[in-house]
Amino acid sequence: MSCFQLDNVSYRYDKSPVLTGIDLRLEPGEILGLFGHNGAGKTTSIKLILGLMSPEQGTVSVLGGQAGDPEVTQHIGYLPENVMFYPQLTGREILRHFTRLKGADLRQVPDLLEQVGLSDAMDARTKTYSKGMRQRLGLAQALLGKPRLLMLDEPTVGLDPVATADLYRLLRTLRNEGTGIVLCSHVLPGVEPYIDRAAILTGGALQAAGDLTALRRQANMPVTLSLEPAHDVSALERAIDRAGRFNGLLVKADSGRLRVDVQPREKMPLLQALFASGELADVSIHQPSLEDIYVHFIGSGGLAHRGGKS
Ligand SMILES: Nc1ncnc2c1ncn2[C@@H]1O[C@H](COP(=O)(O)OP(=O)(O)OP(=O)(O)O)[C@@H](O)[C@H]1O
Repeated sequence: MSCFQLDNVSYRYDKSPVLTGIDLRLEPGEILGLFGHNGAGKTTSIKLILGLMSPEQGTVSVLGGQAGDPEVTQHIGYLPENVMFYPQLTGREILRHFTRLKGADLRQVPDLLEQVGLSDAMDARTKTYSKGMRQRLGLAQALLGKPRLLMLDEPTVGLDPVATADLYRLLRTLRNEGTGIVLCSHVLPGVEPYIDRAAILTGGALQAAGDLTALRRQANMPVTLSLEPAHDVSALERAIDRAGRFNGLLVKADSGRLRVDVQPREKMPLLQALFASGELADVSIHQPSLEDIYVHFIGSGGLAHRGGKS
């Protein structure tokens, strides 16, 4: 059973559409990165999955049931983008309060606070918490009752790099235990090793979705080869020229090596020609990163939309 499935979903708050024809699903034991610029529609997608709103068109099914059904909602954990807590209450008191609201077992509270690194601060009032500590308390709240679907909206905002890495490791553990996780973010650095699939939203439409290999194939972006000459750079450059059909390649000399951008389909033929020439001593291959792929799909039009709908 999928954690959620959106089929041809569209939504509008007022006149202009915010989401158009979205098809997206999440399976148990999978981490999906939902990426898009400010105002792309990430939070709106989450709200539809939570059943806080109904789609104008299409269907949203969640954990085999209907979005918004209390039977379904009790198995969802949600960390909103901006977490706010009663400032006079301690972390422990707040988490106990949410535990009662969710009808979950109060005995899990100290463990959860420890899991998010708040065991030393659990009896301090949250008005003394840093932004990162409030974010961790929000995460503990989202983890109450061991949700089968966990949705996190910008979870790394306010976290330092160590806390961010801790969060990603915790998510990986939960994923390995079968939780389906959605990570909404416009912060891409560092996230690539921790997600199984990425979905890229822009202008309310899904531009691309898949694992990194599928996204790379879909983007068909150049691969950068860093070539170490067997003899000297100019001999290697001539060998590239002799390979003839690769004329027009972008070749740059860089610290005694040559950097060459090639289309993915040209990579192996060029390398074979260079190995045969005897002029190539070593090669390293740089695939486009998640950030490169994101920028490719978002494009300059997407960047112009940063900051939301105008
Ligand atoms: N309650 C609302 N009423 C009207 N328009 C809204 C409402 N909430 C969001 N919008 C608009 O819908 C679009 C999508 O917003 P959404 O919050 O889903 O984007 P997002 O991708 O989560 O952005 P961010 O990264 O800035 O949080 C934006 O243009 C936003 O201005």
